[in-house]
Amino acid sequence: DDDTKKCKLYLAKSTIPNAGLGVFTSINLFPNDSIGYGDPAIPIVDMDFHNDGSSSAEDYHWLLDDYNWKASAAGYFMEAEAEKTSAHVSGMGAMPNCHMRLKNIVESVNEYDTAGVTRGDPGIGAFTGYHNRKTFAIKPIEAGQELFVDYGKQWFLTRENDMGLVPLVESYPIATKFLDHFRLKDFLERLMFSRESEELMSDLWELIVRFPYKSRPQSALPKNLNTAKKAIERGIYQTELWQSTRSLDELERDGKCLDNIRPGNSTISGAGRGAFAARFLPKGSLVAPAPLLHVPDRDILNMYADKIDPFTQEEYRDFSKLTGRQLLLNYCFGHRSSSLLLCPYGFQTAFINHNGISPNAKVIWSTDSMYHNSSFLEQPVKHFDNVWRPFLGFDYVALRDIQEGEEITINYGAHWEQAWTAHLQSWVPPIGYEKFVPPQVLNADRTSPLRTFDEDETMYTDHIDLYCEFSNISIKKQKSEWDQDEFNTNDHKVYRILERTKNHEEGEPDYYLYTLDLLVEIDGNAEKFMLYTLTNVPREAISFYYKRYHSDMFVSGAFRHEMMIPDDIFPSAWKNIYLS
Ligand SMILES: C[S@@+](CC[C@H](N)C(=O)[O-])C[C@H]1O[C@@H](n2cnc3c(N)ncnc32)[C@H](O)[C@@H]1O
Repeated sequence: DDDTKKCKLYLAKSTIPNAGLGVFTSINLFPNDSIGYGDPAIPIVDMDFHNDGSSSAEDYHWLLDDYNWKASAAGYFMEAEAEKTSAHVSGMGAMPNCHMRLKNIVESVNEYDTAGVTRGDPGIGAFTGYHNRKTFAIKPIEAGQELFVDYGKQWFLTRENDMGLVPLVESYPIATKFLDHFRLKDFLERLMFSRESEELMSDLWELIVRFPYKSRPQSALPKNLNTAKKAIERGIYQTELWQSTRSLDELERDGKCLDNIRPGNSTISGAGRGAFAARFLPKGSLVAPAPLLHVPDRDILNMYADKIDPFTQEEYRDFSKLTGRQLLLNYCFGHRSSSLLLCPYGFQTAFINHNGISPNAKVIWSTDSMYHNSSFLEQPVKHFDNVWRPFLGFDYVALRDIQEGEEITINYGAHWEQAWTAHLQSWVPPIGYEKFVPPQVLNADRTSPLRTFDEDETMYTDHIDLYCEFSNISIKKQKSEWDQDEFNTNDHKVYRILERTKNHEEGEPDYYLYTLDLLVEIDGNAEKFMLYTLTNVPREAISFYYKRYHSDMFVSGAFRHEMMIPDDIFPSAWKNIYLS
């Protein structure tokens, strides 16, 4: 019982200077312990293409770039969604800071399913099917410690201008050597007894760490004499570990509980997943905090048709043909009078659904300046163009007592509800939806025979591509039918399944081997292919993927609408447009 009462995960001020908020555990964790609940991931597709830009930082304001993951890190074939896909993983995928040396957690990859909503349902494509990206401890973590992930070295190398010289893993041995080399320990011991010398030493230390020759090892050095002493006694690592911890009192007092809500299939028909109270939440109490990422110009989420330039053969966007909007829109808040969108990345808050009649929660601006800088409510939208960090925060608060297990809902606003009602009336299921089998289902079935091209010319549906994945199994020895030099054992697209043969081994169930025509790139050129025939391919080497722009979220007419910032908290300074 105590277990459900006690908050195990907090959002609080990071222990990394100037890094904003951080995530802390209030219980001891052991390697492989799962932390909190699985995160959803929202695919973001071809942002540069749809914005006619080459880089978000220069051509359009896209703060989410700093918070998104590579599609492959989110998993379940997300790379196949579009040409260039990234994953917005709210919650543990966006909140913990990175510390290359103290990293103590890792996230798994997403699963995909649409919570019982099918292609014939009006809710399809309106929410993400990617969910349950779990977080695990990779080492013992003591209660009170900040949780750190590894964003990868590249993240820091490409952000040197903004972030300065953040120490990398290899910076620490150099910094440690530096401490040893100067025999600072002996030095300090000798100076210990004289107060004056201590001051001198302190000044000297500051001179060393602030010396204007900046390097990454230098920034790995302890920042003041006191911590330098600790580092000499116990090593830099132990010292940093000690510095990255907050007391449980501090967390309870200044932190905000992150694990009050957990995901589950919504009780609302067609809504997908929802958020449920993980413990009793009294009226007026915090349900969950949600830091907000700002998108100053909502139009950057528009998606356009592509056209091919007949002369250069290059693809470009056709401005005149709006084909839809990024799915992210459904996870952001906006207002009819403003181009500004605010996208929460709270833990599990993305799952909170709409109830227009009797919601049990609502959003308010966070009252704590650590989580919300209220001066931004007085700034015009164009001010946000130069703001490259989140400064605003919502609190989801309980409007009445909420029992453990109850679904959390807020009122998304009248505009949202009108749009949803209109969507239900106009919704037409896509052609062939009854026969549609998602690739996840096809991939899960390893025993049923796959149809050959002669049996089914459409290769399952027009939505799906097959790939032969050499990484899945060692079938390299079977590639003797072609020129060894030209063929590579990367994954290849299957042009067609030519033949299927049934095999049987004593005491084993029947299994099938396939003859495939593969499309093999020539000289790594994505435009030029050759056809190769590969025989005796086992089922394990064949995977199904959505064709680009054909997954659930691209279903024609899929619902798109932002949630509404309630009128009573919408700042008039943000009025810059009027959407009818
Ligand atoms: C912020 S998300 C909420 C989480 C979402 N249900 C999921 O599974 O990820 C907003 C989307 O959830 C769905 N949704 C929320 N409330 C709903 C409701 N009352 N009825 C139908 N769909 C709802 C809509 O697809 C909406 O665009």
